Amino acid sequence: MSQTPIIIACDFASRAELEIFLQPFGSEPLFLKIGMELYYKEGNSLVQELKERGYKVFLDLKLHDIPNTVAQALRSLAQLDVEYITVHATGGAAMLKAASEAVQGSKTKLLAVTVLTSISEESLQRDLGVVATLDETVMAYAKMAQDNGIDGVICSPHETAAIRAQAGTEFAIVTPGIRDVNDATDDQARVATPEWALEQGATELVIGRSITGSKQPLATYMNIKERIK
Ligand SMILES: O=c1ccn([C@@H]2O[C@H](COP(=O)(O)O)[C@@H](O)[C@H]2O)c(=O)[nH]1
Repeated sequence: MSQTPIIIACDFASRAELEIFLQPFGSEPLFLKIGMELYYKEGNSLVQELKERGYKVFLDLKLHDIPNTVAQALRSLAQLDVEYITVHATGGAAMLKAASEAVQGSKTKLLAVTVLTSISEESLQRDLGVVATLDETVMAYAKMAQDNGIDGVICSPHETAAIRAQAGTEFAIVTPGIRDVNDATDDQARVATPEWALEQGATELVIGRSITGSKQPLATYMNIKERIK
């Protein structure tokens, strides 16, 4: 099994589109992130099939509700036996604790989304009314997540070194917002290269459109994989 830290964000509209993307990769062992778009269309059967075919799966559903609702949803989702599921840290301490208790006994690890990588500090403060800085906010959410039994966080590479120093080596830090220098940033506000994210202490890198939107997805994936190994 490959040890690459790359997780491919499979933001496709359907199973058919995903299959077209996967075809050139052959038997390459991949870690696939299935998000809302594909999960809402294809459901559990797609996740189960991908697992049966040997892919590692990260189910990025970003659960955010009252503690009981999130816990019940996770009791159901944990039966899928995926590697990671996401919850929003802004659900609060009680929700995070209920979530971590709900997956006890399964192999699934929970990641708390801190501040979405599409949000800038200006937007956080102006639009969401947060008084603290973006770094302070992400650090506080990461600590709340860890204190309540969550296995790791989603943050940008820019907050990663500080979280690594605060949370220690066992805490997972998974970073989207990964772009090569010449890539379009699209809707992401806080981006960095794969190399820099890993230098900061990221455990895994979520890479979507830089690979899935590439003219040669396999070549792009292999290029990044070689560069960071
Ligand atoms: O803060 C977050 C949390 C999750 N994501 C997800 O990661 C990928 C990124 O895709 P790109 O195409 O590489 O921008 C996408 O599936 C998001 O839902 C995130 O970007 N930021």
